[in-house]
Amino acid sequence: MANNLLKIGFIGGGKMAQAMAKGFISAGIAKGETMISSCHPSDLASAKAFKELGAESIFENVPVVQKSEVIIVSVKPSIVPIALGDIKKSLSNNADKLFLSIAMGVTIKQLEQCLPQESRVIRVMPNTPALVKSGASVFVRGSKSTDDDAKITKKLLNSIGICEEVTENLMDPITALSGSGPAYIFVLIEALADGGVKMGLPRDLAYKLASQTVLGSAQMVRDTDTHPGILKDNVTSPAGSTAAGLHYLEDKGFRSALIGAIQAATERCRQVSGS
Ligand SMILES: NC(=O)C1=CN([C@@H]2O[C@H](COP(=O)(O)OP(=O)(O)OC[C@H]3O[C@@H](n4cnc5c(N)ncnc54)[C@H](O)[C@@H]3O)[C@@H](O)[C@H]2O)C=CC1
Ligand SMILES: O=C(O)[C@@H]1CCC=N1
Repeated sequence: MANNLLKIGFIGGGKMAQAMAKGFISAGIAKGETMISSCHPSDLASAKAFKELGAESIFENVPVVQKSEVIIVSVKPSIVPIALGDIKKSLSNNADKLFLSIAMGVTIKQLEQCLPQESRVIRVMPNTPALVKSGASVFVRGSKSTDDDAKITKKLLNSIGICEEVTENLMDPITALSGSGPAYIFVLIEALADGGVKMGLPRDLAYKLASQTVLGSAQMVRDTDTHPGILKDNVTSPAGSTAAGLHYLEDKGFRSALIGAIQAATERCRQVSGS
């Protein structure tokens, strides 16, 4: 083990865990050999993915906790009580461990109930662009977590993108916006490219232009401190092509569809958390 690096364990080695693990490696905050993951015995693909990173990959949860300082709970929400139940049964004292849960809709209270008393828990919502160190993450402190735990969490999450501390009542709309958001944007990129192809562009060029346009526009909103409406106006010439395109989008309810998506996804998170 590279002993100056935190030992990070993943309970659940699926898509989000792999994105974070790869992001940590590329940020230099972890190495393959400083990480370990568990997954379901049927999930050979996840096991292989972690092994390819140089990490240990096993089918039991308890050794992941025993061998790690920070444990990232990255199973589906319905599996959280089962996976943490394994730990509660076998390990009565976890006081030296920090648990970060990324599970959608699983509250701090539910997490703390699933783990031995005194467990230090932080609830996190990351997103898959963590893979390329452009993630957007938030976190909420649990009742036993310390200032140092918050510092460690910030360090980990800032290494793979941006990170904000928030209050738990914001977690569901955040999950809907930034947690699920990459999926909406991938659909947007796919659809922009499909439109380009329909109008005669080669497929490769259409994807290249669509993805760079989304990336550049996002960077302008983030870096110029200019309202997106003004940036939109700057693209839109009187009687020009953009005005024609925007009219079509408004007519089809583009804004309303996005607002509705955030509402629907928030409501789904609330259903899962039972609130
Ligand atoms: N995929 C995403 O973009 C995001 C996912 N999340 C959250 O991350 C969590 C995982 O999501 P994904 O990675 O997408 O799912 P996934 O299905 O890719 O991964 C789930 C992993 O859990 C493992 N697993 C199943 N049963 C297990 C058990 N009993 N013990 C240990 N491991 C077990 C599976 O083998 C798999 O490796 C979910 O709670 C989700 O809400 C949060 C933010 C974004
Ligand atoms: O779809 C889901 O349930 C998870 C939560 C955020 C992104 N994926």
